[in-house]
Amino acid sequence: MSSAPPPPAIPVVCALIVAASGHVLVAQRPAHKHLGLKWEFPGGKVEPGESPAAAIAREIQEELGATILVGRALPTFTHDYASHQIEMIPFVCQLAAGSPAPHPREHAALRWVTSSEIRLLDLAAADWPVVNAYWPA
Ligand SMILES: Nc1nc2c([nH]c(=O)n2[C@@H]2O[C@H](COP(=O)(O)OP(=O)(O)OP(=O)(O)O)[C@@H](O)[C@H]2O)c(=O)[nH]1
Repeated sequence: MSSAPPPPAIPVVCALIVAASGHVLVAQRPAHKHLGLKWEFPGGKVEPGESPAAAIAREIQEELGATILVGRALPTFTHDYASHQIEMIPFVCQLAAGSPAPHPREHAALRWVTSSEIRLLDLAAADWPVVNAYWPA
């Protein structure tokens, strides 16, 4: 008997929103969600038929009430959590309008960080390759 193939990886977009100072915005997941209280880059799942660039602009508008300019893409990769696999699709972005404010259901807190500060945070496991791609060690 052969086992069923694993479900495909879930495409997830995330934004490294870079300020003029070079600080990057990170957000803390709420306690009740998968990876509760871990820090991550804001973003979320790509909806069917949506391009990754459109998905990240939508997610940031929904989660933070801000409009972004979507810039270059960083390398994509898959990450295996025990319960599911995600395809991470990171973009380097800038704020176009609005001041990011956390949506209470989406994030517990926001923080602007440097490359050394982000390495001290309890990040979601899938975010480390993103950190290392943007700020090579
Ligand atoms: N947004 C985001 N999700 C991440 C990151 N790193 C990471 O492992 N994930 C995982 O990717 C998946 C995306 O989930 P999400 O909860 O942010 O997405 P969403 O808002 O569209 O979904 P939902 O409406 O089902 O809650 C989760 O399994 C989450 O834990 C990251 O940096 N940003």
